[in-house]
Amino acid sequence: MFLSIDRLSHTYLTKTTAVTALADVSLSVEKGEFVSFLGPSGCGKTTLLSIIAGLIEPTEGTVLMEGEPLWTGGTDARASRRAVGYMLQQDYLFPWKTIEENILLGLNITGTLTPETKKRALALLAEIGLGGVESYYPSQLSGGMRQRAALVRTLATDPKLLLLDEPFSALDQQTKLKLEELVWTTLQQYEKTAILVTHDIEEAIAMSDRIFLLSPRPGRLVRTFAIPDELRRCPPLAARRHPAFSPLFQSIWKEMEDLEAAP
Ligand SMILES: Nc1ncnc2c1ncn2[C@@H]1O[C@H](COP(=O)(O)OP(=O)(O)OP(=O)(O)O)[C@@H](O)[C@H]1O
Repeated sequence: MFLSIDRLSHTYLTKTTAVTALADVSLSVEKGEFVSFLGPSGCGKTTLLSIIAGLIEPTEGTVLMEGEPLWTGGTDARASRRAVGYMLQQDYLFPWKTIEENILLGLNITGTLTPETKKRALALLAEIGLGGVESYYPSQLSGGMRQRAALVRTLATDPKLLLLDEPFSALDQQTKLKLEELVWTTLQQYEKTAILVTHDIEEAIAMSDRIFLLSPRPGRLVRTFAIPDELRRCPPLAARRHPAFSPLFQSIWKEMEDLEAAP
């Protein structure tokens, strides 16, 4: 098992309040799988991702990555931070750096910039249709192009796990669909394990092998949906047109409505 999460809970403590963001979440992700955390705003999706990324130490529970505990009694989780690549809603490209400098940033920071890794990153940039923009600055690119550059920066360090925190939500519909297709195809090609955080049911179905549905705060795992093989094998655009898509959408929609209506 690539990632095992067991009885994870997290409470944020401030001077005056205690906010329980996650309660008793257990799940696992296999190597090469693409899973989504789906749930309404505030259900703890980002908290869960931040724990997996080694950025927040959970109040309770364990997370094992390839059998190694991420958090053990106060030790930090540097190993996980090295193994994980993040792609967020905002591209966080540095505006004063060129696209080439931006995509090589992770390699520079981790001390893994070599002629080979640089060549690989530039080849990936060309592969996703951005060959020729190496010397441009982010402000000279469209939002979709910037997110594609962010994807290359994320993949350049060859992370074991990709954490995608609503990376498509700030884009217009057409750009979003194209980028979903590109991310899905690229991750398949490189056989990457990925976790997507989203509140978009269609996106979760189109991209994932499995969907973990979380309840409103505190986030609990209420249901796991395994995407049927015939949908799972389709790239996102084809999956959206598949006859099995709509019935699955309806049943997840219903489940989310029931959750939100629950007292
Ligand atoms: N640093 C913090 N201190 C206190 N409470 C926090 C902190 N970060 C998050 N929370 C609270 O924990 C809960 C879960 O937040 P989280 O950002 O993980 O949810 P989410 O599902 O990702 O939400 P969204 O979809 O809106 O981004 C929310 O009620 C939020 O207000």
